[in-house]
Amino acid sequence: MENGIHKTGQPDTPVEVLVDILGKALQANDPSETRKLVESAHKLAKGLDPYLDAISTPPSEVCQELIRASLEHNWDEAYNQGKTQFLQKRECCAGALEGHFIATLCKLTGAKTVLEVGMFTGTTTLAVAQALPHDGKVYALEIEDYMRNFAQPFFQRAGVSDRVEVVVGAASEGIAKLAAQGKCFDLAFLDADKTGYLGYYKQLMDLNLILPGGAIIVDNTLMKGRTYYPGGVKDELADAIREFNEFVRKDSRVDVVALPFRDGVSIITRRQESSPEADDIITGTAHSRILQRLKLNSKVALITGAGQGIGRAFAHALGEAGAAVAVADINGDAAERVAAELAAKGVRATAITADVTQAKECQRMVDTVVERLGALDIAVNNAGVNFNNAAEDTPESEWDMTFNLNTKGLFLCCQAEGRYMLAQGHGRIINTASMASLLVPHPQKQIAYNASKAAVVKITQTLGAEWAGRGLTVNCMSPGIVNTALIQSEALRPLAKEWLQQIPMGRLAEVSDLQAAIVFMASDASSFMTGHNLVLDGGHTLW
Ligand SMILES: C[S@@+](CC[C@H](N)C(=O)[O-])C[C@H]1O[C@@H](n2cnc3c(N)ncnc32)[C@H](O)[C@@H]1O
Repeated sequence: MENGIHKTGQPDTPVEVLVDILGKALQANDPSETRKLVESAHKLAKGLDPYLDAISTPPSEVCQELIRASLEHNWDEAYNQGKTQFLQKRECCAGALEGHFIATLCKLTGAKTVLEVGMFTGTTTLAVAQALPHDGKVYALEIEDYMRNFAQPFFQRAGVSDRVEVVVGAASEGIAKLAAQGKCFDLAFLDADKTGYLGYYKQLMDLNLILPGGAIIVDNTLMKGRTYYPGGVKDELADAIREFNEFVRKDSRVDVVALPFRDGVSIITRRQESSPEADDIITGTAHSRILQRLKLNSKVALITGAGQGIGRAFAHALGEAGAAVAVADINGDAAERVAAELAAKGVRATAITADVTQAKECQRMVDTVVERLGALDIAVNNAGVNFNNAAEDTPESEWDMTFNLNTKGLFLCCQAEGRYMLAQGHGRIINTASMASLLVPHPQKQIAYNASKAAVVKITQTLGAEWAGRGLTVNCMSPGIVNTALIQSEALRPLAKEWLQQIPMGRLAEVSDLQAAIVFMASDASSFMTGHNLVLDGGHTLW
Protein backbone atom coordinates (compact mmCIF):
# COMPACT_ATOMS: atom_id res chain seq x y z
CA MET A 1 0.00 0.00 0.00
CA GLU A 2 1.30 3.45 -0.88
CA ASN A 3 -0.22 6.78 0.07
CA GLY A 4 -3.43 5.11 1.12
CA ILE A 5 -4.06 3.63 -2.33
CA HIS A 6 -3.70 -0.11 -2.79
CA LYS A 7 -1.97 -1.83 -5.70
CA THR A 8 -5.37 -2.36 -7.29
CA GLY A 9 -5.72 1.42 -7.37
CA GLN A 10 -8.95 1.12 -5.42
CA PRO A 11 -9.40 3.29 -2.32
CA ASP A 12 -10.20 1.11 0.68
CA THR A 13 -11.49 3.28 3.52
CA PRO A 14 -13.99 6.16 3.72
CA VAL A 15 -11.08 8.64 3.98
CA GLU A 16 -9.31 7.08 0.99
CA VAL A 17 -12.55 7.32 -0.98
CA LEU A 18 -12.85 10.98 0.01
CA VAL A 19 -9.28 11.63 -1.10
CA ASP A 20 -10.05 9.91 -4.39
CA ILE A 21 -13.28 11.84 -5.02
CA LEU A 22 -11.82 15.21 -4.06
CA GLY A 23 -8.75 14.51 -6.20
CA LYS A 24 -11.04 13.91 -9.16
CA ALA A 25 -12.99 17.06 -8.31
CA LEU A 26 -9.78 19.09 -8.40
CA GLN A 27 -8.96 17.73 -11.85
CA ALA A 28 -12.46 18.04 -13.34
CA ASN A 29 -12.82 20.76 -15.96
CA ASP A 30 -16.59 20.80 -16.02
CA PRO A 31 -17.99 22.84 -13.01
CA SER A 32 -21.12 20.66 -12.81
CA GLU A 33 -18.92 17.55 -12.64
CA THR A 34 -16.85 19.21 -9.88
CA ARG A 35 -20.04 20.06 -7.96
CA LYS A 36 -21.34 16.49 -8.26
CA LEU A 37 -18.06 15.10 -6.92
CA VAL A 38 -17.91 17.60 -4.03
CA GLU A 39 -21.53 16.80 -3.14
CA SER A 40 -20.80 13.11 -2.97
CA ALA A 41 -17.67 13.76 -0.84
CA HIS A 42 -19.79 15.92 1.47
CA LYS A 43 -22.41 13.18 1.91
CA LEU A 44 -19.77 10.56 2.53
CA ALA A 45 -18.03 12.65 5.20
CA LYS A 46 -21.27 13.81 6.80
CA GLY A 47 -22.69 10.34 7.12
CA LEU A 48 -19.72 8.75 8.90
CA ASP A 49 -20.31 9.72 12.55
CA PRO A 50 -24.10 9.18 12.47
CA TYR A 51 -23.56 5.77 10.91
CA LEU A 52 -21.01 4.80 13.58
CA ASP A 53 -23.56 5.89 16.21
CA ALA A 54 -26.29 3.90 14.48
CA ILE A 55 -24.33 0.64 14.42
CA SER A 56 -22.96 0.92 17.97
CA THR A 57 -24.83 0.05 21.17
CA PRO A 58 -26.48 3.23 22.47
CA PRO A 59 -25.53 4.55 25.91
CA SER A 60 -27.65 3.79 28.99
CA GLU A 61 -30.75 5.93 29.49
CA VAL A 62 -29.15 7.99 32.26
CA CYS A 63 -26.09 8.51 30.10
CA GLN A 64 -28.30 9.71 27.23
CA GLU A 65 -30.01 12.15 29.59
CA LEU A 66 -26.63 13.42 30.78
CA ILE A 67 -25.41 13.90 27.21
CA ARG A 68 -28.62 15.77 26.36
CA ALA A 69 -28.31 17.96 29.48
CA SER A 70 -24.66 18.71 28.63
CA LEU A 71 -25.49 19.73 25.07
CA GLU A 72 -28.55 21.82 26.01
CA HIS A 73 -26.98 23.61 28.98
CA ASN A 74 -26.43 27.35 28.71
CA TRP A 75 -22.66 27.40 29.20
CA ASP A 76 -22.39 31.11 28.32
CA GLU A 77 -24.75 31.97 31.15
CA ALA A 78 -22.89 29.73 33.62
CA TYR A 79 -19.68 31.55 32.74
CA ASN A 80 -21.21 35.05 32.78
CA GLN A 81 -22.68 34.34 36.22
CA GLY A 82 -19.23 33.30 37.46
CA LYS A 83 -20.26 29.71 38.02
CA THR A 84 -17.48 28.37 35.79
CA GLN A 85 -13.95 29.74 35.71
CA PHE A 86 -13.68 29.22 31.95
CA LEU A 87 -16.15 29.58 29.14
CA GLN A 88 -17.07 25.94 28.53
CA LYS A 89 -18.55 24.67 25.26
CA ARG A 90 -20.99 21.90 24.51
CA GLU A 91 -18.41 20.37 22.15
CA CYS A 92 -16.29 19.57 25.21
CA CYS A 93 -18.58 16.58 25.75
CA ALA A 94 -16.83 13.59 24.20
CA GLY A 95 -20.21 12.12 23.29
CA ALA A 96 -21.84 8.73 23.30
CA LEU A 97 -19.51 6.87 20.95
CA GLU A 98 -16.27 7.90 22.62
CA GLY A 99 -17.62 7.21 26.10
CA HIS A 100 -18.69 3.81 24.86
CA PHE A 101 -15.25 3.25 23.35
CA ILE A 102 -13.43 4.02 26.61
CA ALA A 103 -15.92 1.91 28.57
CA THR A 104 -15.33 -0.97 26.12
CA LEU A 105 -11.57 -0.73 26.66
CA CYS A 106 -12.23 -0.93 30.41
CA LYS A 107 -14.25 -4.11 29.91
CA LEU A 108 -11.65 -5.60 27.55
CA THR A 109 -8.78 -5.02 29.94
CA GLY A 110 -10.76 -6.03 33.01
CA ALA A 111 -10.02 -2.59 34.47
CA LYS A 112 -10.85 -1.87 38.11
CA THR A 113 -9.43 1.61 38.65
CA VAL A 114 -9.59 4.28 35.96
CA LEU A 115 -8.35 7.87 35.87
CA GLU A 116 -10.08 10.48 33.74
CA VAL A 117 -8.15 13.72 33.36
CA GLY A 118 -10.74 16.36 32.42
CA MET A 119 -14.25 15.19 33.30
CA PHE A 120 -16.48 17.99 31.97
CA THR A 121 -20.07 16.87 32.71
CA GLY A 122 -19.06 13.26 33.30
CA THR A 123 -20.58 11.45 30.32
CA THR A 124 -17.49 9.27 29.82
CA THR A 125 -17.10 8.99 33.60
CA LEU A 126 -20.61 7.56 33.81
CA ALA A 127 -20.12 5.14 30.90
CA VAL A 128 -16.88 3.92 32.48
CA ALA A 129 -18.40 3.60 35.97
CA GLN A 130 -21.21 1.50 34.52
CA ALA A 131 -18.65 -0.79 32.86
CA LEU A 132 -16.55 -1.29 36.00
CA PRO A 133 -17.05 -4.07 38.53
CA HIS A 134 -18.92 -2.88 41.62
CA ASP A 135 -15.69 -2.66 43.61
CA GLY A 136 -14.06 -0.59 40.83
CA LYS A 137 -13.55 3.16 40.83
CA VAL A 138 -13.13 5.97 38.34
CA TYR A 139 -11.24 9.02 39.61
CA ALA A 140 -12.30 12.03 37.55
CA LEU A 141 -10.13 15.15 37.69
CA GLU A 142 -11.87 18.42 36.87
CA ILE A 143 -10.88 22.03 37.41
CA GLU A 144 -14.47 23.29 37.55
CA ASP A 145 -16.33 22.60 40.78
CA TYR A 146 -19.52 23.35 38.84
CA MET A 147 -19.11 20.08 36.88
CA ARG A 148 -19.14 17.95 40.02
CA ASN A 149 -22.55 19.32 40.98
CA PHE A 150 -23.78 18.98 37.41
CA ALA A 151 -22.80 15.32 37.14
CA GLN A 152 -23.49 14.03 40.65
CA PRO A 153 -27.32 13.60 40.33
CA PHE A 154 -26.80 11.52 37.17
CA PHE A 155 -24.21 9.30 38.90
CA GLN A 156 -26.70 8.84 41.71
CA ARG A 157 -29.59 8.02 39.36
CA ALA A 158 -27.42 5.44 37.61
CA GLY A 159 -26.50 3.93 41.01
CA VAL A 160 -22.75 4.38 40.48
CA SER A 161 -21.94 7.21 42.94
CA ASP A 162 -19.76 4.90 45.00
CA ARG A 163 -17.76 4.04 41.89
CA VAL A 164 -16.91 7.66 41.07
CA GLU A 165 -14.62 10.06 42.91
CA VAL A 166 -14.47 13.55 41.45
CA VAL A 167 -11.28 15.38 42.38
CA VAL A 168 -11.74 19.11 41.83
CA GLY A 169 -8.69 21.22 41.03
CA ALA A 170 -5.86 21.47 38.53
CA ALA A 171 -5.22 18.04 37.01
CA SER A 172 -1.49 18.04 37.80
CA GLU A 173 -2.34 18.55 41.49
CA GLY A 174 -5.06 15.89 41.32
CA ILE A 175 -2.64 13.34 39.86
CA ALA A 176 -0.02 14.18 42.53
CA LYS A 177 -2.66 13.87 45.26
CA LEU A 178 -3.86 10.46 44.05
CA ALA A 179 -0.24 9.29 43.71
CA ALA A 180 0.43 10.37 47.30
CA GLN A 181 -2.56 8.24 48.35
CA GLY A 182 -0.99 5.20 46.63
CA LYS A 183 -3.58 5.02 43.84
CA CYS A 184 -2.70 3.27 40.54
CA PHE A 185 -4.78 2.85 37.41
CA ASP A 186 -5.51 0.22 34.80
CA LEU A 187 -6.48 2.94 32.34
CA ALA A 188 -6.05 6.70 32.21
CA PHE A 189 -8.04 8.87 29.78
CA LEU A 190 -6.34 12.19 29.01
CA ASP A 191 -8.92 14.74 27.94
CA ALA A 192 -8.24 18.03 29.79
CA ASP A 193 -6.34 21.11 28.56
CA LYS A 194 -4.27 20.05 25.56
CA THR A 195 -1.21 22.10 26.54
CA GLY A 196 -1.10 20.11 29.77
CA TYR A 197 -1.08 16.65 28.13
CA LEU A 198 2.69 16.21 28.07
CA GLY A 199 2.97 17.09 31.76
CA TYR A 200 0.17 14.68 32.72
CA TYR A 201 1.72 11.92 30.60
CA LYS A 202 5.13 12.43 32.23
CA GLN A 203 3.57 12.41 35.71
CA LEU A 204 1.71 9.15 35.01
CA MET A 205 4.75 7.45 33.47
CA ASP A 206 7.46 8.75 35.77
CA LEU A 207 5.49 7.95 38.93
CA ASN A 208 4.48 4.51 37.55
CA LEU A 209 0.80 5.22 38.05
CA ILE A 210 -0.32 2.95 35.20
CA LEU A 211 -0.36 -0.69 36.23
CA PRO A 212 1.42 -3.40 34.17
CA GLY A 213 -0.92 -4.31 31.32
CA GLY A 214 -2.65 -0.93 31.56
CA ALA A 215 -2.90 1.91 29.05
CA ILE A 216 -3.17 5.66 28.62
CA ILE A 217 -5.87 6.71 26.15
CA VAL A 218 -5.50 10.20 24.75
CA ASP A 219 -8.22 12.23 23.06
CA ASN A 220 -7.81 14.88 20.33
CA THR A 221 -4.47 13.62 19.04
CA LEU A 222 -5.44 14.79 15.55
CA MET A 223 -6.69 18.21 16.74
CA LYS A 224 -9.13 18.53 13.83
CA GLY A 225 -6.32 17.54 11.45
CA ARG A 226 -4.31 20.63 12.33
CA THR A 227 -1.49 18.45 13.74
CA TYR A 228 -0.54 17.34 10.24
CA TYR A 229 -2.12 20.16 8.23
CA PRO A 230 -1.70 23.46 10.11
CA GLY A 231 -2.90 25.50 7.15
CA GLY A 232 -0.33 28.18 7.86
CA VAL A 233 -2.09 29.44 10.99
CA LYS A 234 -0.44 29.95 14.40
CA ASP A 235 -2.03 27.31 16.56
CA GLU A 236 -1.03 26.73 20.18
CA LEU A 237 -3.26 23.69 20.69
CA ALA A 238 -2.16 21.86 17.55
CA ASP A 239 1.48 22.66 18.39
CA ALA A 240 1.05 21.20 21.90
CA ILE A 241 -0.59 18.03 20.59
CA ARG A 242 2.03 17.63 17.86
CA GLU A 243 4.80 17.96 20.45
CA PHE A 244 2.97 15.45 22.68
CA ASN A 245 2.51 12.95 19.82
CA GLU A 246 6.17 13.19 18.87
CA PHE A 247 7.37 12.80 22.45
CA VAL A 248 5.28 9.68 22.98
CA ARG A 249 6.30 8.17 19.64
CA LYS A 250 9.96 8.50 20.66
CA ASP A 251 9.48 7.34 24.26
CA SER A 252 11.20 3.93 24.39
CA ARG A 253 9.09 2.90 27.40
CA VAL A 254 5.89 2.66 25.38
CA ASP A 255 4.11 1.56 22.22
CA VAL A 256 1.47 3.85 20.79
CA VAL A 257 -1.27 3.36 18.22
CA ALA A 258 -3.03 6.42 16.81
CA LEU A 259 -6.59 5.89 15.58
CA PRO A 260 -8.53 8.18 13.26
CA PHE A 261 -11.51 7.83 15.60
CA ARG A 262 -13.42 11.06 16.19
CA ASP A 263 -10.77 13.76 16.76
CA GLY A 264 -8.01 11.17 16.96
CA VAL A 265 -7.53 8.78 19.85
CA SER A 266 -4.13 7.34 20.76
CA ILE A 267 -3.69 4.26 22.89
CA ILE A 268 -0.39 4.07 24.75
CA THR A 269 0.81 0.86 26.39
CA ARG A 270 4.00 0.16 28.30
CA ARG A 271 6.49 -2.05 26.45
CA GLN A 272 7.24 -5.53 27.76
CA GLU A 273 10.84 -5.88 28.92
CA SER A 274 12.85 -7.54 26.15
CA SER A 275 16.56 -7.13 27.01
CA PRO A 276 18.55 -10.39 26.82
CA GLU A 277 19.58 -10.03 30.48
CA ALA A 278 15.94 -10.01 31.65
CA ASP A 279 15.12 -13.27 33.39
CA ASP A 280 11.73 -14.96 33.93
CA ILE A 281 11.10 -12.93 37.04
CA ILE A 282 11.36 -9.69 35.09
CA THR A 283 9.56 -10.80 31.93
CA GLY A 284 7.19 -13.29 33.57
CA THR A 285 7.45 -17.03 32.84
CA ALA A 286 7.11 -17.48 29.06
CA HIS A 287 6.57 -13.68 28.97
CA SER A 288 3.25 -14.19 30.73
CA ARG A 289 2.43 -11.73 33.47
CA ILE A 290 1.29 -13.28 36.74
CA LEU A 291 -2.43 -12.74 36.07
CA GLN A 292 -2.05 -14.11 32.52
CA ARG A 293 -0.52 -17.26 34.02
CA LEU A 294 -3.79 -17.89 35.80
CA LYS A 295 -5.74 -17.93 32.53
CA LEU A 296 -7.21 -21.25 31.49
CA ASN A 297 -7.73 -20.40 27.82
CA SER A 298 -8.34 -23.44 25.61
CA LYS A 299 -8.36 -25.80 28.60
CA VAL A 300 -11.24 -28.19 29.19
CA ALA A 301 -12.48 -28.62 32.74
CA LEU A 302 -14.82 -31.23 34.22
CA ILE A 303 -16.49 -30.58 37.56
CA THR A 304 -18.58 -33.22 39.31
CA GLY A 305 -21.35 -32.21 41.68
CA ALA A 306 -21.49 -28.97 39.71
CA GLY A 307 -25.28 -28.61 39.68
CA GLN A 308 -25.26 -26.46 42.83
CA GLY A 309 -23.22 -24.96 45.67
CA ILE A 310 -19.44 -25.27 45.63
CA GLY A 311 -19.33 -27.18 42.33
CA ARG A 312 -21.42 -24.54 40.58
CA ALA A 313 -19.10 -21.81 41.90
CA PHE A 314 -16.08 -23.81 40.67
CA ALA A 315 -17.68 -24.22 37.23
CA HIS A 316 -18.24 -20.46 36.92
CA ALA A 317 -14.75 -19.62 38.18
CA LEU A 318 -13.03 -21.97 35.73
CA GLY A 319 -15.27 -20.78 32.88
CA GLU A 320 -14.54 -17.13 33.64
CA ALA A 321 -10.83 -17.95 33.66
CA GLY A 322 -11.13 -19.24 30.08
CA ALA A 323 -11.83 -22.98 30.32
CA ALA A 324 -14.56 -24.83 28.46
CA VAL A 325 -16.63 -26.49 31.17
CA ALA A 326 -18.35 -29.85 31.51
CA VAL A 327 -20.93 -29.60 34.29
CA ALA A 328 -21.51 -33.08 35.71
CA ASP A 329 -24.14 -33.96 38.27
CA ILE A 330 -26.37 -36.88 39.16
CA ASN A 331 -29.22 -34.38 38.87
CA GLY A 332 -29.36 -33.80 35.12
CA ASP A 333 -31.70 -30.80 35.35
CA ALA A 334 -29.37 -29.03 37.77
CA ALA A 335 -26.40 -29.73 35.48
CA GLU A 336 -28.35 -28.36 32.48
CA ARG A 337 -29.26 -25.21 34.44
CA VAL A 338 -25.63 -24.47 35.35
CA ALA A 339 -24.41 -25.24 31.82
CA ALA A 340 -27.05 -22.80 30.52
CA GLU A 341 -25.87 -20.11 33.00
CA LEU A 342 -22.33 -20.56 31.72
CA ALA A 343 -23.35 -20.52 28.06
CA ALA A 344 -25.32 -17.31 28.66
CA LYS A 345 -22.13 -15.59 29.76
CA GLY A 346 -20.17 -16.88 26.80
CA VAL A 347 -18.53 -19.97 28.30
CA ARG A 348 -18.39 -23.09 26.15
CA ALA A 349 -20.26 -25.52 28.38
CA THR A 350 -21.95 -28.89 28.34
CA ALA A 351 -24.05 -30.78 30.89
CA ILE A 352 -23.48 -34.43 31.75
CA THR A 353 -25.71 -36.57 33.93
CA ALA A 354 -23.54 -39.09 35.77
CA ASP A 355 -23.60 -41.25 38.89
CA VAL A 356 -19.94 -41.25 39.84
CA THR A 357 -20.24 -44.15 42.27
CA GLN A 358 -20.02 -46.49 39.23
CA ALA A 359 -16.70 -47.04 37.43
CA LYS A 360 -18.48 -47.39 34.09
CA GLU A 361 -20.28 -44.09 34.60
CA CYS A 362 -17.01 -42.33 35.47
CA GLN A 363 -15.45 -43.65 32.26
CA ARG A 364 -18.51 -42.64 30.22
CA MET A 365 -18.35 -39.16 31.78
CA VAL A 366 -14.69 -38.69 30.83
CA ASP A 367 -15.32 -40.05 27.31
CA THR A 368 -18.27 -37.69 26.92
CA VAL A 369 -16.20 -34.67 27.94
CA VAL A 370 -13.50 -35.56 25.42
CA GLU A 371 -16.06 -36.29 22.72
CA ARG A 372 -17.98 -33.03 23.24
CA LEU A 373 -15.20 -30.61 24.22
CA GLY A 374 -12.17 -32.21 22.60
CA ALA A 375 -9.94 -32.84 25.65
CA LEU A 376 -9.77 -33.07 29.43
CA ASP A 377 -7.17 -30.86 31.08
CA ILE A 378 -8.71 -30.11 34.47
CA ALA A 379 -10.88 -32.37 36.60
CA VAL A 380 -12.50 -31.26 39.82
CA ASN A 381 -13.97 -34.14 41.81
CA ASN A 382 -16.44 -32.41 44.02
CA ALA A 383 -19.53 -34.61 44.30
CA GLY A 384 -20.16 -35.58 47.91
CA VAL A 385 -22.72 -36.20 50.65
CA ASN A 386 -22.89 -35.60 54.38
CA PHE A 387 -25.16 -37.35 56.90
CA ASN A 388 -25.33 -36.47 60.56
CA ASN A 389 -25.50 -39.24 63.10
CA ALA A 390 -23.68 -40.14 66.29
CA ALA A 391 -21.08 -42.87 65.74
CA GLU A 392 -23.01 -45.40 67.78
CA ASP A 393 -26.17 -44.73 65.75
CA THR A 394 -24.63 -44.58 62.29
CA PRO A 395 -26.29 -47.22 60.13
CA GLU A 396 -24.15 -49.35 57.86
CA SER A 397 -26.10 -48.06 54.89
CA GLU A 398 -25.13 -44.46 55.74
CA TRP A 399 -21.46 -45.39 56.03
CA ASP A 400 -21.64 -47.18 52.68
CA MET A 401 -23.45 -44.34 50.91
CA THR A 402 -20.93 -41.80 52.21
CA PHE A 403 -17.87 -43.85 51.30
CA ASN A 404 -19.38 -44.96 48.00
CA LEU A 405 -19.61 -41.38 46.80
CA ASN A 406 -17.09 -39.31 48.78
CA THR A 407 -14.27 -41.82 48.66
CA LYS A 408 -14.74 -44.69 46.20
CA GLY A 409 -16.58 -42.51 43.69
CA LEU A 410 -13.91 -39.83 43.93
CA PHE A 411 -11.18 -42.43 43.40
CA LEU A 412 -13.01 -43.90 40.40
CA CYS A 413 -13.23 -40.40 38.90
CA CYS A 414 -9.51 -39.82 39.52
CA GLN A 415 -8.77 -43.15 37.90
CA ALA A 416 -10.77 -42.53 34.72
CA GLU A 417 -9.51 -38.93 34.46
CA GLY A 418 -5.94 -39.94 35.35
CA ARG A 419 -5.77 -42.64 32.67
CA TYR A 420 -6.75 -40.12 30.04
CA MET A 421 -4.42 -37.41 31.40
CA LEU A 422 -1.44 -39.77 31.77
CA ALA A 423 -1.86 -40.74 28.13
CA GLN A 424 -1.98 -37.11 27.02
CA GLY A 425 0.94 -36.23 29.32
CA HIS A 426 -0.64 -33.43 31.31
CA GLY A 427 -3.54 -32.63 33.59
CA ARG A 428 -4.70 -31.13 36.85
CA ILE A 429 -6.90 -33.07 39.27
CA ILE A 430 -8.40 -31.24 42.21
CA ASN A 431 -10.46 -33.07 44.82
CA THR A 432 -12.86 -31.49 47.24
CA ALA A 433 -11.86 -32.65 50.73
CA SER A 434 -12.94 -30.77 53.85
CA MET A 435 -11.46 -29.28 57.00
CA ALA A 436 -13.09 -32.36 58.54
CA SER A 437 -9.99 -34.14 57.24
CA LEU A 438 -7.97 -32.20 59.83
CA LEU A 439 -10.21 -31.79 62.86
CA VAL A 440 -13.44 -33.25 64.18
CA PRO A 441 -16.06 -30.60 63.46
CA HIS A 442 -18.49 -30.21 66.33
CA PRO A 443 -21.07 -30.28 67.79
CA GLN A 444 -22.52 -32.11 64.78
CA LYS A 445 -21.84 -35.82 64.57
CA GLN A 446 -20.64 -37.10 61.19
CA ILE A 447 -18.15 -39.93 61.56
CA ALA A 448 -18.65 -41.32 58.08
CA TYR A 449 -18.17 -37.91 56.44
CA ASN A 450 -15.06 -37.09 58.51
CA ALA A 451 -13.44 -40.43 57.73
CA SER A 452 -14.38 -40.24 54.02
CA LYS A 453 -12.80 -36.78 53.68
CA ALA A 454 -9.63 -37.84 55.51
CA ALA A 455 -9.41 -40.62 52.93
CA VAL A 456 -9.76 -38.04 50.14
CA VAL A 457 -6.61 -36.34 51.39
CA LYS A 458 -4.73 -39.63 51.43
CA ILE A 459 -5.97 -40.54 47.93
CA THR A 460 -4.81 -37.09 46.79
CA GLN A 461 -1.37 -37.46 48.38
CA THR A 462 -0.92 -40.96 46.96
CA LEU A 463 -1.95 -40.03 43.43
CA GLY A 464 0.05 -36.80 43.64
CA ALA A 465 3.15 -38.84 44.44
CA GLU A 466 2.44 -41.72 41.99
CA TRP A 467 1.72 -39.45 39.05
CA ALA A 468 4.32 -36.77 39.78
CA GLY A 469 6.78 -36.36 36.93
CA ARG A 470 4.22 -37.60 34.40
CA GLY A 471 2.63 -34.22 33.77
CA LEU A 472 -0.16 -34.56 36.31
CA THR A 473 -0.69 -32.78 39.58
CA VAL A 474 -3.28 -33.97 42.08
CA ASN A 475 -4.30 -31.67 44.91
CA CYS A 476 -7.27 -31.18 47.15
CA MET A 477 -9.05 -28.29 48.76
CA SER A 478 -10.41 -28.32 52.29
CA PRO A 479 -13.08 -25.70 52.78
CA GLY A 480 -14.34 -24.85 56.25
CA ILE A 481 -18.10 -24.78 56.78
CA VAL A 482 -19.57 -23.35 53.63
CA ASN A 483 -22.85 -21.54 53.47
CA THR A 484 -24.61 -23.88 51.01
CA ALA A 485 -27.83 -25.87 50.82
CA LEU A 486 -25.99 -28.79 52.49
CA ILE A 487 -25.92 -27.01 55.85
CA GLN A 488 -29.51 -25.83 55.62
CA SER A 489 -30.81 -29.17 56.89
CA GLU A 490 -32.95 -29.15 60.05
CA ALA A 491 -30.19 -30.90 61.96
CA LEU A 492 -27.45 -28.44 61.02
CA ARG A 493 -29.16 -25.03 60.77
CA PRO A 494 -29.40 -24.45 64.57
CA LEU A 495 -25.65 -25.09 64.91
CA ALA A 496 -24.60 -22.05 62.87
CA LYS A 497 -24.26 -19.83 65.96
CA GLU A 498 -21.85 -22.27 67.60
CA TRP A 499 -19.77 -22.60 64.45
CA LEU A 500 -19.39 -18.85 64.19
CA GLN A 501 -17.75 -18.85 67.62
CA GLN A 502 -15.32 -21.54 66.50
CA ILE A 503 -14.14 -19.59 63.45
CA PRO A 504 -11.52 -16.89 64.07
CA MET A 505 -12.89 -14.89 61.13
CA GLY A 506 -16.36 -15.03 62.65
CA ARG A 507 -18.20 -16.08 59.52
CA LEU A 508 -18.94 -19.10 57.37
CA ALA A 509 -17.25 -19.50 53.99
CA GLU A 510 -19.21 -18.37 50.94
CA VAL A 511 -18.73 -20.46 47.81
CA SER A 512 -17.19 -17.39 46.18
CA ASP A 513 -14.37 -17.54 48.79
CA LEU A 514 -13.17 -20.73 47.08
CA GLN A 515 -13.20 -19.55 43.48
CA ALA A 516 -9.77 -17.91 43.12
CA ALA A 517 -8.10 -20.92 44.74
CA ILE A 518 -9.63 -23.38 42.28
CA VAL A 519 -8.42 -21.25 39.36
CA PHE A 520 -4.89 -21.17 40.81
CA MET A 521 -4.95 -24.93 41.41
CA ALA A 522 -6.18 -25.55 37.85
CA SER A 523 -3.67 -23.21 36.19
CA ASP A 524 -0.07 -23.52 35.04
CA ALA A 525 0.82 -21.19 37.91
CA SER A 526 0.49 -24.11 40.38
CA SER A 527 2.68 -26.51 38.39
CA PHE A 528 5.02 -27.26 41.34
CA MET A 529 2.24 -28.11 43.78
CA THR A 530 1.06 -31.70 44.10
CA GLY A 531 -0.45 -33.87 46.83
CA HIS A 532 -1.33 -30.69 48.69
CA ASN A 533 -4.38 -30.09 50.86
CA LEU A 534 -5.24 -26.38 50.57
CA VAL A 535 -7.24 -25.29 53.61
CA LEU A 536 -9.70 -22.41 53.23
CA ASP A 537 -11.55 -22.22 56.52
CA GLY A 538 -11.35 -18.69 57.94
CA GLY A 539 -8.93 -20.07 60.52
CA HIS A 540 -11.35 -22.74 61.82
CA THR A 541 -8.66 -25.42 62.13
CA LEU A 542 -6.41 -23.06 64.11
CA TRP A 543 -8.62 -23.12 67.21
C1 LIG B 1 -12.82 18.05 26.67
S1 LIG B 1 -13.48 18.32 28.23
C2 LIG B 1 -13.54 16.71 28.91
C3 LIG B 1 -14.60 15.87 28.32
C4 LIG B 1 -14.87 14.62 29.06
N1 LIG B 1 -13.67 13.83 29.27
C5 LIG B 1 -15.89 13.78 28.33
O1 LIG B 1 -15.58 12.60 28.05
O2 LIG B 1 -16.97 14.26 28.04
C6 LIG B 1 -12.15 19.03 29.09
C7 LIG B 1 -12.42 19.29 30.57
O3 LIG B 1 -11.16 19.50 31.18
C8 LIG B 1 -11.29 20.48 32.18
N2 LIG B 1 -9.98 21.06 32.40
C9 LIG B 1 -9.32 21.95 31.65
N3 LIG B 1 -8.14 22.25 32.17
C10 LIG B 1 -8.01 21.51 33.28
C11 LIG B 1 -7.00 21.36 34.25
N4 LIG B 1 -5.85 22.02 34.18
N5 LIG B 1 -7.22 20.52 35.26
C12 LIG B 1 -8.38 19.83 35.35
N6 LIG B 1 -9.36 19.93 34.46
C13 LIG B 1 -9.19 20.76 33.43
C14 LIG B 1 -12.28 21.45 31.61
O4 LIG B 1 -12.89 22.21 32.62
C15 LIG B 1 -13.24 20.53 30.86
O5 LIG B 1 -14.33 20.23 31.65
